[in-house]
Amino acid sequence: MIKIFDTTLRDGEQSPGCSMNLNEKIQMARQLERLGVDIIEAGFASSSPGDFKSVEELSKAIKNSTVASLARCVKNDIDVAYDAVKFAAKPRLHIFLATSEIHMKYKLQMSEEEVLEKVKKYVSYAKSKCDDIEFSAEDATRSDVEFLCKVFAVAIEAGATTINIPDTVGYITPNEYADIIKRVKEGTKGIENIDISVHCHNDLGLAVANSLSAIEAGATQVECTVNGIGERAGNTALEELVMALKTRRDYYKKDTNIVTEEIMNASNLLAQITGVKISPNKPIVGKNAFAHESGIHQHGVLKERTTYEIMDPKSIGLNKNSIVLGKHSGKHALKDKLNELGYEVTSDELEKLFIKFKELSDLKKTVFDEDIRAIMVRELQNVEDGYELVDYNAFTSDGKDSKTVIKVKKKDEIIEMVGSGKGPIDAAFDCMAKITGSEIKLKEFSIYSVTQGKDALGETIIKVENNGRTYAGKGISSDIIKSGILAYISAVNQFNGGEVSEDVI
Ligand SMILES: CC(=O)SCCNC(=O)CCNC(=O)[C@H](O)C(C)(C)COP(=O)(O)OP(=O)(O)OC[C@H]1O[C@@H](n2cnc3c(N)ncnc32)[C@H](O)[C@@H]1OP(=O)(O)O
Ligand SMILES: CC(C)C(=O)C(=O)O
Ligand SMILES: [Mg+2]
Repeated sequence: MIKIFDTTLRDGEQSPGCSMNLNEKIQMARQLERLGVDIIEAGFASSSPGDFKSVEELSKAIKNSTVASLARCVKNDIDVAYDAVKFAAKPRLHIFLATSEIHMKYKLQMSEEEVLEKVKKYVSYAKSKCDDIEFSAEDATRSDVEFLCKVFAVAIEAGATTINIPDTVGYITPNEYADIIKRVKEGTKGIENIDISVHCHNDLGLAVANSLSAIEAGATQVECTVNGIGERAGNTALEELVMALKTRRDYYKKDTNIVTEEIMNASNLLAQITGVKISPNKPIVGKNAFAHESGIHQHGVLKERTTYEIMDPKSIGLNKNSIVLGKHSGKHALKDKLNELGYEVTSDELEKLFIKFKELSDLKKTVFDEDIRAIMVRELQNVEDGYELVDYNAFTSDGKDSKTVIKVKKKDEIIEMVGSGKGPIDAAFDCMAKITGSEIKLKEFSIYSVTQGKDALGETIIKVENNGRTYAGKGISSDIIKSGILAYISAVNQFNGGEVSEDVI
């Protein structure tokens, strides 16, 4: 069994912009407990009164997971950390001191002897207060391994029950890390019943790979954070590590206590609390991690999910994968989407719709359900009988009402009208209302750019109400007045498909 030590609330909070207040930390800690993490590092209690309060309150709130506070080899840090975690059902003190030459020389200005002495003194002091002691050799992966073994032996002798070998600056590679762990296991006196922990940073994008390699070499605890947040490039992402172990159980043969179905909840909650968005291609929890856009993949997944999915989305708490329609999609996916939206189509109809779908997907990054409905309305529900834009002219100048002249075709009839309003789109809608003679209430109106650059295509989305029902209309054009008129027509054609208003006749 691999213990999962979550440091989202300590190292994770060291990410710029990821500070959390007390309530947010408690909410997150409760979710971490539901997720089944073995240890929650709640903070660095002596670093500020706010951190002390969070560690203290969290210790009172959490019942199943161990609650840890970080502390330097400083008496006051240890006293304050213990005062905060002493309320926990299972408290832990996490003491650290750097062991690399570079940190000892420039940062701590201590000799190896002084470091050994401090470790002995402060781990013993921590042990006099708390049974569960973790000792971390900061910057372990850039430390001399023989010295590292001596430091760990002293920490174990002084009462440490977990020793941590952090890759503080994300420098090590997987094989080298495995080698350090093996050498520490072989060369440290008293290490037999001690948990060996690893704590990786992602500066070279190797945090998860290094943690997995460490497990193969004998590590029994992995330190990680939800969504991989943490100092600089972040820490080992909990969801990636846990799902790698679960998905490749055949290879690693190790389990964790993580309730993987709670992963999405944890990830979403953290993103919501910190305001830090998850990139779409982030493994496991990114929006695209279980999305399929290309026709060949979609066809495979629709026939048998495992053709292109190595994990079941349900296993991380996602309802299902997503088939995203776009320019690379094929007919199988389009048919599946039509069925999902409640349309049964013949193969002839599908062929016809597919042509329209490809035309649209060349214009749009993503084809949404509403786009498919709009294609259906036009192509299959006899909206050839609806209004079709023939021409338009807009006259607008500052401070005066605008006028828009619209010419439409309905069946074989050409209708032309003038409308006026505050701006050319308002005037166009006035004109279309005259043409259709419908009692239409405009409820929503928005314009988006669907492509980039000076000649960007604008998409107008409107919602109109007619006889108590709401209809959505969309139009796309590089001219926003035209996209507005097309949106209006597409909405109107849904309830007025065919009938020319009597006023117009
Ligand atoms: C790798 C890691 O993630 S370690 C954890 C990093 N997290 C943090 O630093 C967040 C919280 N930190 C803080 O709020 C502050 O740094 C505090 C309150 C802890 C200390 O603040 P200050 O007293 O102003 O010290 P400052 O941060 O400027 O410098 C760090 C001091 O700790 C010393 N120090 C660093 N690590 C250790 C250690 N493990 N044990 C003992 N002393 C240490 C440094 O030598 C330096 O000492 P000096 O002030 O005598 O020169
Ligand atoms: C305090 C230690 C474990 C740490 O965060 C690191 O070395 O990266
Ligand atoms: Mg760290």
